Amino acid sequence: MNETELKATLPPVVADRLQSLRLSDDSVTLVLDAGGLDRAEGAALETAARDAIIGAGGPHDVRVALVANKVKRRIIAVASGKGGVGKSTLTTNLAVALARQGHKVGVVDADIYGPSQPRLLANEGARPEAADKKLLPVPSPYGVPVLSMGHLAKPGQAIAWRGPMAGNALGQLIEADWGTVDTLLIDMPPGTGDIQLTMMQKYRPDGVVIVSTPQDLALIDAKRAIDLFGQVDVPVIGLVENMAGYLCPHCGKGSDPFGHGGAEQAAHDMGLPFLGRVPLALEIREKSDAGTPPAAGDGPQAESFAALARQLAAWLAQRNG
Ligand SMILES: Nc1ncnc2c1ncn2[C@@H]1O[C@H](COP(=O)(O)OP(=O)(O)OP(=O)(O)O)[C@@H](O)[C@H]1O
Repeated sequence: MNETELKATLPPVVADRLQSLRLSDDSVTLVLDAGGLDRAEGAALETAARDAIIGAGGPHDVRVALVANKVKRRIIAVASGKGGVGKSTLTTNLAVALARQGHKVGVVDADIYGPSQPRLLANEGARPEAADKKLLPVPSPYGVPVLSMGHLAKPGQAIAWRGPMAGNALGQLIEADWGTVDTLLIDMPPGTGDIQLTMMQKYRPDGVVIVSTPQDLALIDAKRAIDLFGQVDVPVIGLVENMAGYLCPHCGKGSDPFGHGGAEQAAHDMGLPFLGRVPLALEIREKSDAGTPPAAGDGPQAESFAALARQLAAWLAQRNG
């Protein structure tokens, strides 16, 4: 059998991705395009090629090389000037909303001293495996793979790493085998200290989303975070106002416990885009903390995250264009 005859025996799944086939006396070498395939799909393609060659009576020594153009991956940081404003909740729901809109999204939980993504994305207790010295992100039920310090430490164990160790561990999460993921959201630790600055310099994100509540104090902190990203030339994609008005689930009356419109005004004053607001809602807290992010469901909550995801996607499209 010659090369042309052997090629003709390949099934379409293999033939469609064939870049070259070389036959020698006792072996055959195939180069296959594995672009867009994850690790398991790549392995399945390799098996299909090997089975087809051997099944057709070709040499048993089948060498398969999978080649893929490097995925152009965008890194987006989600940050806040102070803790507790809903940065982790927003990261999770934004990731889920983007995934629902067809993007290949992953989440890195950089909040090394208080990781919450494993709980929010319902894969607490899972351990990442490693291949070729790289960590493999942990899948979640929402199509968003995630890596967190919470996956590396024993459940409930406090992580008391010192700066450099924490930095190295974080590097392993960001430089993991993210496969086909094209957008990586980083849930940043709260605040504007040295850790954040060093991290920004080392793993320079393409852009940052700043989360704030409408309160004055939170906004002052948000401005500090914006300054920090300005120092390292990371563009601010825009501001999100979280916990922006409370709709009482009992009487249906709206109120503004943290004020209203503060973040939009602050964004306007600083000449930054305002991406939108997410209301303060018991459902958001309960569902997020239970590992069932509201962005995965339907209704107004899901829609507010979907709207933010569309804005982020538009920014990414413009960047990629
Ligand atoms: N829009 C919202 N409505 C109701 N509860 C919310 C909302 N956003 C966040 N929360 C709740 O507020 C708490 C703090 O949120 P979260 O952990 O996301 O904040 P954070 O800024 O990441 O905090 P940390 O600084 O600890 O990392 C959580 O219990 C979360 O469920």
